Amino acid sequence: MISNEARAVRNQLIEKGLETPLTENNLNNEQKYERIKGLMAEVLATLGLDLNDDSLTETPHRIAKMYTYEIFSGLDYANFPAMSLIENKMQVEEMIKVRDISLISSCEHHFVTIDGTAKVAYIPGKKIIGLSKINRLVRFFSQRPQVQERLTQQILIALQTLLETDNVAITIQATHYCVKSRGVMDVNSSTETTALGGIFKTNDRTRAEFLL
Ligand SMILES: Nc1nc2c(ncn2[C@@H]2O[C@H](COP(=O)(O)OP(=O)(O)OP(=O)(O)O)[C@@H](O)[C@H]2O)c(=O)[nH]1
Ligand SMILES: [Zn+2]
Repeated sequence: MISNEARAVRNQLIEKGLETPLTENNLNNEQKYERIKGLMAEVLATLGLDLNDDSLTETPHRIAKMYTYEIFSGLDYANFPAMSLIENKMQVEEMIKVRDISLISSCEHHFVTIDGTAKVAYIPGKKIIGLSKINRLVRFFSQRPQVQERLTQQILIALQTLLETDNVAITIQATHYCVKSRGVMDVNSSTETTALGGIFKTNDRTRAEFLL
């Protein structure tokens, strides 16, 4: 079951060309799990690993479970978090900012970890969102194969849709293990991406207050 909120967010992402590239393969989760398990057993065997070893024998199962139900669970809108949105009866007109939201995702180019934090702010119009729901939303879109730029935009569009205001901003600072543990092997660099909507884009003071 996909909630109305999840459907609205998905439609907006598709409309704006920001949905993760997906193709419908008509496999349910159980079928995905079974296929990945079989394919991962082949990968391990191809690497020359002994699948009869008691430490390795369950690895194809573990990876299939992890991909289907854990680190890529955000591909399935049935897992979109329930949102608690309330009316802005308290007439908040100033910025609400949540800092240091933990963010763990996976790089879609190499399938290794992206490890960082997000900062999210909005200026309420008619609606206020339960604070933990912002963290949950960040987590939902992180649990996909990602590039950091798209992840940042997806969170922006999702919050704009749910809060019914353009006045949302997000910044993500993250370390990419595809840069750290392989390839160029730079252990120190991190990447910062920002997506600004509404007044955060047009008003220098608002932008500066957010980036503080
Ligand atoms: N823009 C962007 N690039 C990313 C992200 N995650 C990984 N990359 C980069 O994607 C690029 C893929 O480059 P390729 O040349 O196709 O792959 P590669 O040969 O493995 O590249 P190296 O990492 O340089 O060894 C690399 O430069 C990665 O650092 C991301 O979130 N955003
Ligand atoms: Zn990568």
